[in-house]
Amino acid sequence: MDLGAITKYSALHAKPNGLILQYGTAGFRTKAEHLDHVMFRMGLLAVLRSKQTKSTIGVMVTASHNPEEDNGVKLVDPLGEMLAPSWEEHATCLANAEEQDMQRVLIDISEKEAVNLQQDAFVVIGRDTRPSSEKLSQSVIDGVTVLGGQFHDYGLLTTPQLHYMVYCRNTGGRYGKATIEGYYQKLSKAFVELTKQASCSGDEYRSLKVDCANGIGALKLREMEHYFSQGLSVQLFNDGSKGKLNHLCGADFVKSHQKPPQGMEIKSNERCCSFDGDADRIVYYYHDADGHFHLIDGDKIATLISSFLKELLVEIGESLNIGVVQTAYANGSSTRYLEEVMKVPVYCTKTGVKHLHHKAQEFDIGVYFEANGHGTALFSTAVEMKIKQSAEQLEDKKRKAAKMLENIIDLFNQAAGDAISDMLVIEAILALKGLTVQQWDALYTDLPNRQLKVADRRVISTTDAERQAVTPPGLQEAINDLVKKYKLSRAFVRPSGTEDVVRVYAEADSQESADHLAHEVSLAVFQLAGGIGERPQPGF
Ligand SMILES: CC(=O)N[C@H]1[C@@H](OP(=O)(O)O)O[C@H](CO)[C@@H](O)[C@@H]1O
Ligand SMILES: [Mg+2]
Repeated sequence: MDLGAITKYSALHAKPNGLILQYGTAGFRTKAEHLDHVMFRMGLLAVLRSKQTKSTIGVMVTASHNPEEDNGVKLVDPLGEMLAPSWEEHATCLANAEEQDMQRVLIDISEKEAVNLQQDAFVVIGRDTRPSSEKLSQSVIDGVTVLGGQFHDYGLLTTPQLHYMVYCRNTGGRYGKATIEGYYQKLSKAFVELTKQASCSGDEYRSLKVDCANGIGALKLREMEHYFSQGLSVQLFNDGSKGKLNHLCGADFVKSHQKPPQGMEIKSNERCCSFDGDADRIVYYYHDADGHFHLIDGDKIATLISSFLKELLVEIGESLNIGVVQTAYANGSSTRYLEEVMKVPVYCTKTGVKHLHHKAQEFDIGVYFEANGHGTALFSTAVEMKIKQSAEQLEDKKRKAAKMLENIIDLFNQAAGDAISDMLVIEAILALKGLTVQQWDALYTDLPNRQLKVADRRVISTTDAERQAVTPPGLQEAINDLVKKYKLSRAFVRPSGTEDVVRVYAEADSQESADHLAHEVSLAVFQLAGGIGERPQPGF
């Protein structure tokens, strides 16, 4: 380690005095102008992690659904997964070290993690379309270079595409080719094969309206659309040509406001979907004949996918264990439907895809989705091999189902939740099952729900996959009493990992009740958590 060079270059990416940041649910996120030093230092850290794991490490520059002025960075571990928790702590230490302590912190991390500094390092970098992203990714490159690491800058990529690249590079190409072409070809081939098997009946030419949140998803979907145009025609909205990133559009806006994005004309019963700013989340929606808006969120996506996979397994005659992983935000109706009607085991983890991903790895087939539309399905290596064999050996009908499953496996991005891949999976399933968006929506009816934000997140701690508040004292009892006042109700609070707020969630038998309950819980938080910030007002 050339400590002299590190000190010299670090001074060119100086940390603003007194700024403390935390590697949160999805890496570092804050105003872009405060992030130059973090980017440089994450370049350094990626090199250390690469040396330690003897693998390629990814660095993604994005702040996903946050406003355009924000930015962020996260590291991607060897199998395309989120960074290991012990390294998240190193990331926080390194990002917050004062200039004079940088050398010591780097040496500390290297010693603690037994990093062989002679080992080669390779880092791949991707970025979203924010105006600040190009310069910030150059700061990552500066950090990588000064520690002697090699790098490949993919430039503009969706977050899941970068996860895919890392996974491909560390599995000797078995997962796919680590190029943007390779990604498009792998997914499109699987999709076209699948849709060929759908029984077409004249008007079956499928089209879909896609709100791209004015983000990277628009660029990449446009590049990709001609690869799969045989099976699906997409019409892009909020493609970044005029609007601001994530402003009044995108998956986060649609899910949290429970209304359609601006800039998209929706005719009744048309199938529409929204990506978020870095294209790792997707939600679907439509207007019914009476003009009512219907949201189809991550829970219903997980239900569609797991029921389809289960049906295929029955046809093939394989009894593999399927599990669905959700968070506390999953609508109560979805959990009930999965457990009681579909008879699929459901597990609840803390918020943040890394928690869901790890739980899903415990099954032969693990389907995980956050209610906001971030998720995918994971297949164990043994399952993949078994299905490949079945697709060659079984007799006709079973072989067809095994072939379908083989293609579906290829169509999922098993490194991370991926809006483009999930969209193609959903479109393929709807086509194969001959389902309309309304029929899909009718699987179960969501319980009305409401999410609110209040201060002060520092005093809130939780347990039981964030469903019970431990501190401040008395808060959980207060929530329990409030919940008892409403039918089919549930409520919980947790500190956000990406914003400086406490998130409040409530559901009940009517929208009015869910709104009241959410407001009352907000007031309880406000009173018991020190009365910081504005007193929550009723009305939304
Ligand atoms: C309620 C909600 O949607 N929370 C989101 C949000 O996390 P918070 O910790 O709630 O701020 O951002 C995360 C990263 O994108 C995402 O994984 C998570 O689901
Ligand atoms: Mg995102």
